[in-house]
Amino acid sequence: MADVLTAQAVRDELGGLAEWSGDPTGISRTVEFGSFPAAVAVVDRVAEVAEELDHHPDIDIRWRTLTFRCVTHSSGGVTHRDVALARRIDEIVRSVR
Ligand SMILES: C[C@H](O)[C@H](O)[C@H]1CNC2=NC(N)=NC(=O)C2=N1
Repeated sequence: MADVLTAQAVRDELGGLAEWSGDPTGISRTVEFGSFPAAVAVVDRVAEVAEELDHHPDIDIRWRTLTFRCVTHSSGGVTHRDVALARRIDEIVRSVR
């Protein structure tokens, strides 16, 4: 099981994840797309990455706005796996904007 990052370590990692906020209980990013289908297409691409990493974000879909929350459920907090997933989500968001 991956180690939960300390509050300071999460703050340090968030320094490199400008769009994300959070603490050792979870990190999240909200992003609005041009339409509901565009948002769902992003969810589909994130699903592929999540399967590849075997690590899955919590995703809230509200019309064309998505909120991604990354936390390692089995560890009970944020781990390096969540930081890696957040970076991959950012890559996907960048690629569609
Ligand atoms: C068996 C498999 O590795 C686990 O169920 C994985 C799948 N994806 C996961 N994703 C997240 N975010 N937390 C987990 O604990 C987790 N567990």
